[in-house]
Amino acid sequence: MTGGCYDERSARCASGPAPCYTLSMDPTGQKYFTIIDYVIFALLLVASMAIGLYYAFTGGRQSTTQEFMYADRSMKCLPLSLSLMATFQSAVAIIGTPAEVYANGTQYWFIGCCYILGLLIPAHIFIPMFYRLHLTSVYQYLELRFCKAVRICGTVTFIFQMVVYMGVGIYTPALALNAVTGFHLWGAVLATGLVCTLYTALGGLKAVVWTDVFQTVVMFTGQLAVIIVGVHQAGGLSDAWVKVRDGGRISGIDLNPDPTVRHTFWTLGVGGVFLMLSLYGVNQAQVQRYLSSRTEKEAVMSCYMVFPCLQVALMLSCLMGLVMFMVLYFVMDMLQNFPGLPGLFVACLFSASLSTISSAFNSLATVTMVDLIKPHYSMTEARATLLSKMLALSYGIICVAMAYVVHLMNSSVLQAALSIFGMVGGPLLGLFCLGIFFPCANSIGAVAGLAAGLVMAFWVGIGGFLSRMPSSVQVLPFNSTNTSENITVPAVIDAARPAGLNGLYSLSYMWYSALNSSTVVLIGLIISFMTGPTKGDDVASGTVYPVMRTAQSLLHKLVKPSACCTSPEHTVRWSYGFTVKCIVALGHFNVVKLLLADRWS
Ligand SMILES: CC(C)(CO)[C@@H](O)C(=O)NCCC(=O)O
Ligand code: NA
Repeated sequence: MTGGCYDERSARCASGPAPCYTLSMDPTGQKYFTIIDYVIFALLLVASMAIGLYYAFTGGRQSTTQEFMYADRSMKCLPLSLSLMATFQSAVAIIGTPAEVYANGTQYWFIGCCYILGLLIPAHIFIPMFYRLHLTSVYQYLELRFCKAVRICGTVTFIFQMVVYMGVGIYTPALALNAVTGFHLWGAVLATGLVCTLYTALGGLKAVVWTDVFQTVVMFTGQLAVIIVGVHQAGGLSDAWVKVRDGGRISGIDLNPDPTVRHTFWTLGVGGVFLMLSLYGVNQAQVQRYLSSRTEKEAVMSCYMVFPCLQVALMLSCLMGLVMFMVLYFVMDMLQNFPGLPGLFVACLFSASLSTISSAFNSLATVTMVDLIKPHYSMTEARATLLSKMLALSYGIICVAMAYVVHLMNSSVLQAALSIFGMVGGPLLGLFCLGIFFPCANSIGAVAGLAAGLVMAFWVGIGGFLSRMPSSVQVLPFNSTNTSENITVPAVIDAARPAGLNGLYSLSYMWYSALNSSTVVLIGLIISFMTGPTKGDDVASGTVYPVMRTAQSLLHKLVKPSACCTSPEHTVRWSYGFTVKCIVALGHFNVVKLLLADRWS
């Protein structure tokens, strides 16, 4: 079922506006899973649980909130960077990215370009500011800069975002397991929800980070195994290359400035920066990791090291899209002659998702405690820690409930997850940017701006969703527990040039974060000026970023290069400079690679 389908696929793609087409399959499942596969899968759950128990009974035994939420602020940069990457890399990306690349070619790979600014800006603006303010949660910043009400609005928005996202994260691998083994869907959701809740509630952030490290290894191993076997089945590297090239899967850089085209260099590389900022700059799950590191420098370094990790993750999922036909079933068909490999791949999917929902549980428990409960009720440390653990458990239950809501929805999981980030994370990013870059913004402006951003997000997001309804695009058969359903593969979305409101509705979902965060800043500033802008001296120190001063000193440094010296500051600056150069070089590599691919095809 390989070669012929490639041709069919590309023929359909080339024919332009086409609704999705279906392929009938016989995924009775059971044939894929042997006893070894079940053992591998069970080992993943047992090992994750064991790591949780280890941190429950060592160190401070999770008896303080400092340890439970911030790992005693003792983390080193390597585990942190793997954990930072794992947080927003779930089974959604593992299945969704290859499906996207398979269906629409490697254009999506250009999202790798947005990782450069998307990580440099957090590393040099957000992390130093948050770290020096000794925050207990990132939303405490909003109270320092504005007032308590803004903090609560921010917290509630974050809770909403993560709860919806968790549902997608837990549902995806369970449905995959159900599809390939016939394993009960809700049994899988409950089992993973339970294991994850337990190790998160017992082991705190240390367990979450170290399980993330372990799960990342399983995730990469599973993907690599699939790619190696896939290339082998295709007859080796050069045959595989010819197949994907002739199948039209290799896309050159698309510089079309039209913001309604789903994936171009601009939507992915520039729109994606705002997505990255909302995730890696101001999302509590990530800021919690920066704050848990031993030193500020180590926090910055961990952010830098996310860059190569994310590039590897992106490369693996894109390569997987190139070597496979219909992600899930193809993988299983391909691997069934290798006992243990289907199990490893399913373990890979669950690893990806466990590392995501554990981060969600822990960050949700943290903000509920630190931002919503602690400021209003005084309690002993022991009580606060117990309550935090109970909160982690409660979010576990909510997560399973959300999985059911996702079960009722019916859309591409990757696009759904990235849209949630843009629609809810975008306004949050705008709120933080308003506070950090605009000293004149006041609290009324902040609340009004956030509200306007959310209204804009849901207006455009839901409008876009509804206007695309007729040619509904679906990436995986994720609408039913019935595994003998037909499988739909996404077709290129294309329509006549939309006008008026429809133009707004057809905005690429990759721009959601940029649009919604800009709306917050714009409306926030207008309302601030109408209600009396904050005066420079009234802003709490350390809560605004001195844009002008930094630009001036940067310019100064460029004009007058410093004489060679070997002070510690110099060494630090030099190593930062070197890392920046490496990152930029890797970014260029990303572009060059695909430019060349264009030339060859
Ligand atoms: C969010 C990025 C772009 C970067 O972390 C990527 O990991 C991704 O596409 N995530 C999709 C959502 C998910 O995997 O749950
Ligand atoms: Na993950």
